[in-house]
Amino acid sequence: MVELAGVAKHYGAVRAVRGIDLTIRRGESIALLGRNGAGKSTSIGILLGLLPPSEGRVRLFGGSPEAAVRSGRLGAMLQEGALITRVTVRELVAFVAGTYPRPLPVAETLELAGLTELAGRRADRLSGGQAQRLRFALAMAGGPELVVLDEPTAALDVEARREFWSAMRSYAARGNTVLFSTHYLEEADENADRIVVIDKGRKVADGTGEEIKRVVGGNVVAFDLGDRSSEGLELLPGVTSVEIRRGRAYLRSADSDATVLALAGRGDVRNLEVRVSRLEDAFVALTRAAREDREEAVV
Ligand SMILES: Nc1ncnc2c1ncn2[C@@H]1O[C@H](COP(=O)(O)OP(=O)(O)OP(=O)(O)O)[C@@H](O)[C@H]1O
Repeated sequence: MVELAGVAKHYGAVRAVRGIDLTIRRGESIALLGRNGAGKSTSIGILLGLLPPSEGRVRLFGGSPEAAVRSGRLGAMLQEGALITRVTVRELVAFVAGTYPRPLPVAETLELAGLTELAGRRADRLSGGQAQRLRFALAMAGGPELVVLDEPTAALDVEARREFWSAMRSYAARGNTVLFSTHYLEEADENADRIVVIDKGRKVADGTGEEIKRVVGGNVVAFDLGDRSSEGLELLPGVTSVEIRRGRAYLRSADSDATVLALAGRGDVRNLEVRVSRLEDAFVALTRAAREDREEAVV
């Protein structure tokens, strides 16, 4: 459905995207995860045909992004984009739907976006979360098979985000394909089948949330070090890395039982805590690896 091959984008000396390969199959929900400035919006702009790549090739449905937009097979929701005022939600959705060759029925679009109750409301009298669902409805109005969303939930509160993702999942559940960017790790984990982590314009991981967590591997064993020395911690059984922050030691361990027993032997058990790796741990480790310009860790 989507194929980016060796895509790069340079703005003068700024290398916003440095050679990204990405294939998306029909029915997948994919999160593009990265910190501010990682290159997510630039990659999305290239994918949508809004920005010409400096290098590489983009194919959507086997053709150009422009052809995909014209056919209505591709819908998009970008970060900026004001809503037309003085019209109702239903009128706006109907107007946009009318510009496509094979639109979704308006009532169906409103239902998918959770806007049925608000159909008669003026578009400029919606809350931030409702307005964002309307933008999503406009992206779906043409009956696209693929929807691309650039940070769709930035600036929404928890409840509005939950409602937004529920609308997105109804759309995906019909066998449609979704690509969204976010810097919320939990959102990526909860709403995507596959997560592509981008850092400094490069893809540093590509896999399910579980696979990405596994890259980092093992559990974290943490305890208060106080003024005791951290010497030798890296040599304890199972330990693969040691980090000390504000008097607390964080040991990544491939065998946390063995690590805890060894720590008990040293008397290092103050406020001991063992926790499984979270996506956040993987994300920090992956982007740190990219920052240190180590080899790409592609899952
Ligand atoms: N038009 C431009 N001219 C020069 N540099 C740009 C331009 N657009 C983006 N950049 C730079 O390219 C890099 C990637 O930006 P991009 O907007 O793609 O990141 P992002 O991952 O979407 O970030 P955010 O999460 O903050 O939206 C950044 O360093 C940014 O400053």
